Amino acid sequence: MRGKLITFEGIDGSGKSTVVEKLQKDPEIKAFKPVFTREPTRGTLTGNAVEKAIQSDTDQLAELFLFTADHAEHLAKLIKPALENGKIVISDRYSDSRYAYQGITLKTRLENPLEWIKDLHRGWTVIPDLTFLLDIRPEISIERCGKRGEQSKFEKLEFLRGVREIFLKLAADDPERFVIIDASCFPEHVEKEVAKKLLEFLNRN
Ligand SMILES: Nc1ncnc2c1ncn2[C@@H]1O[C@H](COP(=O)(O)OP(=O)(O)OP(=O)(O)O)[C@@H](O)[C@H]1O
Ligand SMILES: Cc1cn([C@H]2C[C@H](O)[C@@H](COP(=O)(O)O)O2)c(=O)[nH]c1=O
Repeated sequence: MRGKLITFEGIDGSGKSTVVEKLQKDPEIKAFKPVFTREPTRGTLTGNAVEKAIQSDTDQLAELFLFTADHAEHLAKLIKPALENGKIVISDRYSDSRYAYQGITLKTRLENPLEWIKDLHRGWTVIPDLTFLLDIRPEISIERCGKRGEQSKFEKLEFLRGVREIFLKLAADDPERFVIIDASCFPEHVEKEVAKKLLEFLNRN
């Protein structure tokens, strides 16, 4: 039987990595032996290229293709083989990040970037079975990022407002797949909520 693909999405600083780290230690989740992964991938040729691109003034269209190449590599080398082996795969960011972030970076370059980027993925990507959207106001997430001490070029208020809007639209268009989590709560609350919903999903599938 094919495995299940679960993804975490949200704007910078929404708390995805914090939650995913906690899930990795949760005994009830560990019992399902999930494979944890992320996009951009780490330590790969394509992931390294993306890392360099987002730390520099790379052309936005070139950046989209780099992220998409990394996704293709991620699918071929990890996601598809794991799913074919019946595994549960949990990815910190996935294609919805491309739809939301590049949907904004390319808004002055393409007429309808969201649909264009979705079309680019059609026919070869794997659609997640469940997606947690950690939803938060960018005012709060940017403050969190500041405390973390890193600053990515995407951590700008207006930009993240647009990204959040697209994430919420994607969730509204596909309510069966998306679970929206209020990520502005205390970490313990967010983790409890996610673990509860995730276990419900894993136990019924
Ligand atoms: N619920 C929370 N309340 C307050 N602070 C939080 C919460 N969750 C995470 N943080 C803190 O906010 C910062 C960003 O969290 P984290 O790195 O998990 O976000 P992220 O969504 O993975 O970010 P990015 O996508 O930019 O890598 C970290 O310093 C983390 O400790
Ligand atoms: C997958 C993906 C990511 N991004 C952006 C989102 C972040 O600002 C950075 C790196 O992600 P991280 O979780 O903070 O390490 O890249 C993007 O613009 N498009 C994508 O497809």
